[in-house]
Amino acid sequence: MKSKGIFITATDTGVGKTEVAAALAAFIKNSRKFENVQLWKPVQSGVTMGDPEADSYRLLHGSGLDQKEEDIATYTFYQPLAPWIAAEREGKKIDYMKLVSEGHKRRMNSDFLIVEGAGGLIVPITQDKTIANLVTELSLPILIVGRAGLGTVNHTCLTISYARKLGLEVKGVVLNGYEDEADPSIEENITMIENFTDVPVIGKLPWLNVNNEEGINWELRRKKWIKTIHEHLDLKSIFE
Ligand SMILES: Nc1ncnc2c1ncn2[C@@H]1O[C@H](COP(=O)(O)OP(=O)(O)OP(=O)(O)O)[C@@H](O)[C@H]1O
Ligand SMILES: C[C@H](N)[C@@H](CCCCCC(=O)O)NC(=O)O
Ligand SMILES: [Mg+2]
Repeated sequence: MKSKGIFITATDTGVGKTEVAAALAAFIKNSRKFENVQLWKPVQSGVTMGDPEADSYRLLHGSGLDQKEEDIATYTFYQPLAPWIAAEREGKKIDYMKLVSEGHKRRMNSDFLIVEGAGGLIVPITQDKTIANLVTELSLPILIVGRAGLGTVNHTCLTISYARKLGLEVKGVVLNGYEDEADPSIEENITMIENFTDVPVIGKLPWLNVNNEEGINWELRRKKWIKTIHEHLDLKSIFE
């Protein structure tokens, strides 16, 4: 039987998918809701494997899951470009169908699979396939990470509109990274997004001061994220 799971996409690159994916995995592991939680980043670019900046590294340590970093990311390309072009520039091609069958296999071999895209939905994996196409093939519902502040209404509504055009199931939106608890614009953004899309904003996440100069204390970081997820996100719909 296929596992439950979620595909984490965003309104842009650098919005917080890796933070949210790792934190969600840590939260689920901690809650023991599902026995075998797994993370997958089909393609990462702009990094090398083992680089502390790499999504594969941050997903591994941010979640505390019992996976190998090499198992978390299938393709890794050095140039900070969309996967299709990052691969081309290394003289390589991404085997899209390999990703599709790997995704199905990963769903069979886990109880809850969290997949992180690269950038947003219309980011090319090959000349004719995008992240959105991969989501469709895997039949996973999506969670959209958007920025918390000004500009997010347009980006989030456009992403939802495209997802719906493709028939994707949109479970919710997370608005990430607000700095001022009292900033009224965040609540107004939630009202506007829900009004125009009928997709629930399942929560907003503060900017956490979790990186320091002496290096990251991953255990402490995970604890902080688990508490933050518990306090700020309503995850019911994600687990249904
Ligand atoms: N709520 C937060 N608190 C503190 N730091 C955050 C938060 N959200 C994101 N960041 C930081 O912002 C940067 C960008 O976030 P992240 O790497 O998660 O984005 P992304 O959507 O995964 O990008 P990509 O498209 O490259 O995968 C990272 O340095 C991350 O640690
Ligand atoms: C290099 C980035 N960090 C990201 C790829 C982002 C591509 C964005 C393309 C675009 O929308 O213009 N790679 C990744 O998530 O692994
Ligand atoms: Mg990322």
